[in-house]
Parts: sequence; C-alpha cells; structure tokens
Amino acid sequence: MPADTTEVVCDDCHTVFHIRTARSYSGSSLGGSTSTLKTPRIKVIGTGGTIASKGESGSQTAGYHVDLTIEDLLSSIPDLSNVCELEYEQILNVDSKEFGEKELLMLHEAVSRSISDDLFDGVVITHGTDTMEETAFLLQLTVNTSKPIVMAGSMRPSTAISADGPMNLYQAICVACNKESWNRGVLIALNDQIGSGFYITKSNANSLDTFKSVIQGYLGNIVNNEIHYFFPASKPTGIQYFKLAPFPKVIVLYAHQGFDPQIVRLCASQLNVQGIIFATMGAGSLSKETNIELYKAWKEFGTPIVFSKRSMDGMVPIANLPRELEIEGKTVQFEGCMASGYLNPQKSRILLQLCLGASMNDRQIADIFKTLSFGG
Ligand SMILES: NC(=O)C[C@H](N)C(=O)O
Repeated sequence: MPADTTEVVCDDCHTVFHIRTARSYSGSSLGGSTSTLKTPRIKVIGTGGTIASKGESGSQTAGYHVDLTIEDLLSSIPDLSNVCELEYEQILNVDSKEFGEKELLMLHEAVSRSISDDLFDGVVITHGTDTMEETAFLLQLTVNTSKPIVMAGSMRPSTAISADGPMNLYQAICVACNKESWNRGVLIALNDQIGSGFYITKSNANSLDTFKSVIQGYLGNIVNNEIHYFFPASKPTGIQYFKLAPFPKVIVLYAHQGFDPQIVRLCASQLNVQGIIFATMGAGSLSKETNIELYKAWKEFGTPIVFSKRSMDGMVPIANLPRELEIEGKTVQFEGCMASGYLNPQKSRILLQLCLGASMNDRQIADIFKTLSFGG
C-alpha cells in the first residue's frame, strides 16, 4: 500500500477501503471564466469496466479483461492540480455485467458517504458502460444531493489504439468540477456529450458514440475543455427519492412473435418473482393469451406487471394497457398493470424494485410510474 494511503473499514458493511489523500494533477482551465468552483474537491470511485481493461494488442477491441486500478487510470490523464483536488477509492474492479445487489449497495454507500462529506464537491464513478445506465438510474432515485455525480466509462480498452477512456475520465472530472453541473442529477459524460443518467441509454454495443436519449436530448457538450450546457440546471421531471431496501426479485420478459404465455405462469408460480417488466412490442402490444396469463399472475400471486417496450425510443401510454380483458366469456378488470412511459425495461425494473421495497400497493406503484416516467 502506498505511504499516503489509509486503510479504512466501514462500520456498516465491513468493506475495506483504501483512501489516498489528494494527489495533484495540473491542467488547463475548465469551463470558461465563471464556471469553475474554487478548487473543488472531487472523489473518484473506481468500479472497473472497459475503461479499466487491457487487451493483448492495440487493435484488440473485444475479449479484453479488467486489469487497471483507478490509480492507473488517473495517472493516464493530464495533471489537474490547478483545477481540483482529487481523492480516489477503488471499491470494485469488475465488468459491469457483474453488478448485482451487493455491488450496488457498496457503490451506494461509497457515493452517499462522499457526497455527505463536506470535503467533496462532486463524485466521479468509473463504471462499465453495459449497465452504467442502470446504476445511474438507481443512484438518481436514491441519493438526494445537489452535488454532481458523474459517471465515466469507455468503449475501447486502455490498450487500444485511440482508447477513449482517458479523455472520457478527464472530461467527467471536468464536469464534476464545474459549478454549472450542480442540481442536474446523475450525469453520464462520454464521448464529449453530457447526458441525464435518468433517461440516457446505451444504444450501440460497439461504437464510441453509444449513449443516447434521442427524445430528451443531451444536456450539454464538451469541446476543448469548455463545458456547454444547453439548458439551465434541472433534474428530471417528477423526481423523488427512495430508501434503499433489499431488492425484490423483478424480472424482464422480452416479447416476440410466438411468445409462450406459459413462461409468465412459470415465473409467478415457481420462481418467486415479485414483479414482471415486459418489453412489449410497439407501445404496449402483447398477444391476448399473454395478457390473460399476466392477469392471472397478478390475480393469483399479486405480481404487478409493468408494460415497457422493446423499441429504444418512444413510450408506452396508459391508454394502451389491457385494463379490461375477456376471459371465458367474462369481462375482468386488470388493475395490476402499469405503463412504463418513457422508461426502458431495465430502468423500469429498478423503479419497480424500489416501489416494492417501499411496500407500495398497485395504486401507489401506478402513481409513481405516472409521476416519474411520463416527463410530466
Ligand atoms: N464498454 C464497457 O465498459 C463494456 C464492459 N463489458 C462493461 O460494461 O464493463
């Protein structure tokens, strides 16, 4: 362990943290004349991902492995010491496909601790891009702060020709230092763009320009050390905060032609599923048989069903929910179904988990989805 690093064991989760006091990085001025805070202190939390990965050759852009620490990553960017003071902490070093409840709780604890500490003006999290939007969405709904929380990742490993990681990390730190980034919620800074972690999604499995929120748009852009926001600071419409509770089991089912409706029964009756998100066709379309099985799962097992969508863009309106169904000549009311609005299946899953974790009933869950996922 380096001499200037302290080992701290968390009283609550017994995780061992290695905290190193501010290392100096110098760099050019950021964000124009009035937009930087006076020497902001930024906490950088490392979790892994492609940004922390190495391949065998410069041309390799697949099949690489996580192999760099957050300290290695920080040493690959320009010195920022005239701009900010940095502290860093490595809480995990994994591909983001490995993120589950345990990892999210660790990260949540580290972010909450850093953000509530007056020492820090912002937090940067390095994270794999595959599930970055899920982590960003969870943090958005569970960490109530005006300070910037900025997520950084990359699409190419550190060993690739034109690796994008160092610039993305550098820009994310610049964003976290910028006073215009306050009160905007969790941000994803990647490939010169700043997006809302609440809305943005990974749109391309390979390309550097992957994070998109086509309908809601980007919040800002970064060019030559200048950070430009297109709108005044605001958080997503209807935002509210949840306490983190143990995550109930909520699954995502993906609709397609010939979908076997028995899968729904299997999930509700045998797998102890507490909620189902459906990636429906179009804006809420499922076959009649599938809707009937969903109704039965709700009626028999109390499983709430959220209708989301396969399409990256657009939304599921409430009007498309199968509120009334004909089953064996009788009309039944299906109150346990909700529309995901603009939320994609993976974000809808997190929202339903938070609602169920707060012991909400169907009506309360439907209200939360209506308030949070329809943009007002
Ligand atoms: N670009 C990336 O970071 C992908 C990687 N598989 C991850 O999510 O950890």
